Amino acid sequence: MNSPVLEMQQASLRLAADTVLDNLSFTVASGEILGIAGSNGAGKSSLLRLSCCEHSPSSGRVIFGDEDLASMAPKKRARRMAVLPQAMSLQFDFTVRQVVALGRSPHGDLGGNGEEVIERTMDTCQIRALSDRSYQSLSGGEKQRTQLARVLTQLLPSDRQEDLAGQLLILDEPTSALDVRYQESFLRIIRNLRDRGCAVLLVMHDINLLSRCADKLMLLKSGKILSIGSTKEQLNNASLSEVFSFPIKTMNRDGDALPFVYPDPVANVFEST
Ligand SMILES: Nc1ncnc2c1ncn2[C@@H]1O[C@H](COP(=O)(O)OP(=O)(O)OP(=O)(O)O)[C@@H](O)[C@H]1O
Repeated sequence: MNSPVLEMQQASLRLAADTVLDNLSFTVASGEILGIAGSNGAGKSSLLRLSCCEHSPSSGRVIFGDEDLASMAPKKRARRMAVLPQAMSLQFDFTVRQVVALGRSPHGDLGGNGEEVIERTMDTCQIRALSDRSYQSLSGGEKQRTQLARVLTQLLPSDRQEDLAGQLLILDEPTSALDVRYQESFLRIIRNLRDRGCAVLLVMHDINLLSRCADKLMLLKSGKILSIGSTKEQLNNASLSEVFSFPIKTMNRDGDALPFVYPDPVANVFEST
């Protein structure tokens, strides 16, 4: 078992009068991708915000490495943890390259070693041809690839060292705007980071895509962990139907290691009008 990178210990989050997350305990370790699935409003984005200190737990603790996340110096945290939120707006008309370069600011090596990291991540995310374009003028998928390059630029060391143990990448719906080719490219990038020791927390609504890269799946319902375990174990009709409050089926297909997940086509989804 690799060492834990992030650990929640009985963490709860109250916002306004609501308990949005209730008594969560789990770890994500170096070299592990933890996928988080759940219905709209289940608390997935809130869990990610708690994991990156955008929210503080109302009770319980969040440990990053061997420190309490809340008391960690922001710059130290930013060198070891990068976050891709579900949506991001920019106030200024930056070029693509300038947006990617924002990821380097915690390292203070712009104009030096950081420049090579920027070039490398623009290639990885296939946005080199867009580098001088205005970010505001990009398509949805182009913006998403640019933001992925920004977080990779923040996370990667400047010396091309392979070992990313102890680093954490937090991704909220990173493929929502990507076509099938770039979805496949995303899976390859994330698996490669995992194989180099990076820990990844990943929220995606497309459970089939999520399952193809997650080592473990957490099923989250109404702010509580319904179950957490190996992806294969979690892909069963009963657990998935419960987490989505909708009949879900799974189907084994020749050559696929994991079952394909789909909504029961005969379920009556329409209420009478
Ligand atoms: N700042 C806030 N104040 C009060 N309630 C909030 C706040 N932020 C989120 N919530 C509520 O917390 C619950 C969980 O929200 P969250 O965004 O974490 O869900 P989610 O699982 O990411 O949903 P989706 O799949 O729709 O993105 C929702 O009911 C939401 O309305």
